[in-house]
Amino acid sequence: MRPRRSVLYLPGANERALEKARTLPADALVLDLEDAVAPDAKATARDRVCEAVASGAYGERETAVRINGLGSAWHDADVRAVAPVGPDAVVVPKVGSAADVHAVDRALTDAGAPARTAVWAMVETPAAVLRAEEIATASERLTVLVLGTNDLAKELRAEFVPGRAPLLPSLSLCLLAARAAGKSIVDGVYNDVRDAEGFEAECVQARQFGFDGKTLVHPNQLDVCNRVFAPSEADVEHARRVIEALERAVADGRGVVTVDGRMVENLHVEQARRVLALHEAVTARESGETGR
Ligand SMILES: CC(C)(COP(=O)(O)OP(=O)(O)OC[C@H]1O[C@@H](n2cnc3c(N)ncnc32)[C@H](O)[C@@H]1OP(=O)(O)O)[C@@H](O)C(=O)NCCC(=O)NCCSC(=O)C[C@H](O)C(=O)O
Ligand SMILES: [Mg+2]
Repeated sequence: MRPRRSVLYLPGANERALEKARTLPADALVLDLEDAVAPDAKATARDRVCEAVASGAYGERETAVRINGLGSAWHDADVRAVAPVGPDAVVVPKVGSAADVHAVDRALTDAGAPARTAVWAMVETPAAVLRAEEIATASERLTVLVLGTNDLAKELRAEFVPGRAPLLPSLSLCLLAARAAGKSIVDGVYNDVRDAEGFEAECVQARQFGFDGKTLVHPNQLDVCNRVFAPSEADVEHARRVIEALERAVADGRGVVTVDGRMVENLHVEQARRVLALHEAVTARESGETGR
């Protein structure tokens, strides 16, 4: 299991951010060539990002590059430059349909991307939300849906409010699509980098919905995000008790039991095993075993 609790964007033209990310406790990095890079800096950013990925400087952090969108002036050159470098993933902004995913998949293959380079599709337009299922199932290469809640709110003409009521139908549709297709899904960014309380509340909401993690814009969002999306000690202890209780029940010829007064069946054991697997993956990563 690969934890994707924290997925930090950094502007591809920002040398300091590219350097700093080598030591930050992010599960994944997205080196951005799209909206965080001014048109005049696109070529420089592309060179810097390709060099940074090729250097292997980010260790076990999953390293992705967000290219410019299909139809933009920079898309083809981004694909040609990024594909042979073989990042863990290429993030495609403003995907509109399965045909867009197919086009990027083909272009990456033609440009020499290794099979292990995944496609992460950004869902950030109303059309994409309505086609989330076809996008999520479009290709084997596609492994993650990434919410782009800034663009989505802009297109919906929605306001950002605590609790995100205007966005909840879209978040739900994307989650349904990702889970039905067996793919990962990470939530959008929280723009107010000084609002720690609001940020934590949004992380908790995303975890409760079922997101694997959240995209981030600032290093000061990492610790909270990693904590919220990791199983707590209580979660781990409860998971162990659930597994043990059902094993004992099955040995006694029963398929159902209670733990702390709540019914536990085999499906709860599956959930508990997932909690333990995520806990082990997070522990391995945080213990430095994975190169941090
Ligand atoms: C948001 C920022 C512009 C804030 O920048 P700044 O005020 O300069 O930050 P600080 O001075 O507090 O920075 C402190 C140190 O941390 C480093 N830093 C800052 N941000 C990052 C980062 N993202 N990755 C790595 N390192 C970072 C600074 O260099 C400072 O280091 P030091 O010199 O050691 O003190 C800025 O945080 C930023 O640019 N964030 C990323 C913005 C971005 O990538 N945006 C595009 C993706 S979001 C998006 O598009 C979402 C989606 O498409 C949608 O539609 O929703
Ligand atoms: Mg966007």
